[in-house]
Amino acid sequence: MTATAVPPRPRSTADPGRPGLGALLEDLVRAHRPTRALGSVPGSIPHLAEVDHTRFGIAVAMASGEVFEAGDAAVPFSVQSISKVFSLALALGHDGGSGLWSRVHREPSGTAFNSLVQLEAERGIPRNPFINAGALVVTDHLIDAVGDASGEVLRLLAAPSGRGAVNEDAFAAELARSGRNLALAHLLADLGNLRNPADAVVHHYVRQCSVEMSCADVARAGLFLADDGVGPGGRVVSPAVAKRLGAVMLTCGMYDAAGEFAYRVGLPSKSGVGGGILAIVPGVCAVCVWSPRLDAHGNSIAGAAALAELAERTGWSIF
Ligand SMILES: NC(=O)CC[C@H](N)C(=O)O
Repeated sequence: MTATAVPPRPRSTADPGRPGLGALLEDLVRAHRPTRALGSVPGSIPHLAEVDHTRFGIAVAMASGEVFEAGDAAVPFSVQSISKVFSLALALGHDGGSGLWSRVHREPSGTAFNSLVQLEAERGIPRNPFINAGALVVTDHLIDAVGDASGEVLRLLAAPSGRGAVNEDAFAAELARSGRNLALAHLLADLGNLRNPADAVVHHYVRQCSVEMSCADVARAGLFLADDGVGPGGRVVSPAVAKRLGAVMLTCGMYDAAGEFAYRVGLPSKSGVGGGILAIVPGVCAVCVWSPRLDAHGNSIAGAAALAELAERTGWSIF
């Protein structure tokens, strides 16, 4: 019997190349930079209410090393929940997922990212690592593994660019209004799914959310997710972990709008209430878009629209 070679997994080979991609990003800035303050900004993070609603940046970090940028792609913004991908990558890197996945599920939540009700009903096992309850469990896990969990997340985010820092004022302001995240942490503890003190876990979690970086630097930092676990500075996670991170991003990365976003854009993505979205084109590139005004789910209105057009015009949807 002759062995039949397994055909390679088809990947998107679409790559508009230079100058095509640069011109396309400029088009997206012209088409999607907001002129009116539509939607909202989160009330619990005062710092985010001050950001100019006309901000719009987009950057694409190619696996080949090139980075394309347009609009406000060099302006630092608050990464917020985008940081959850990086803390999950670190936590999985430390135990391969065996211990962590018994403490948090991998299903879309279908409820608000900061819901307490679902956590109570499901006896302290959060639906996924990208809702706040799940991210608190990941942070708790990471504290056990490395101690300075938020410091490690910042190091991973900043590694490719050498840039990125906690905005200390924003951190202090959000920490002072963290009643809901503290409630989630105490409920987790009460239900036996927190090992460290609730306030220490919330401290590290809010600190990693308060990191500020530009679209170009977030795209560089996220490249390992698109390139089998290897980033600009070397291997971050195994190919198997990179694949799983992409799966969780696709199903759970856009809060309870993950289904709609997969339909419109078709890329594993993670958004943050700072208005950023990190999207992955497996084998090709990482994209980061930022515009601060949010829809009712907490996703950037202009960012999601721009990613939909980018996926349409490049053929980069994974489907
Ligand atoms: N979804 C988000 O980006 C939320 C992050 C924010 N720091 C919070 O905990 O509420």
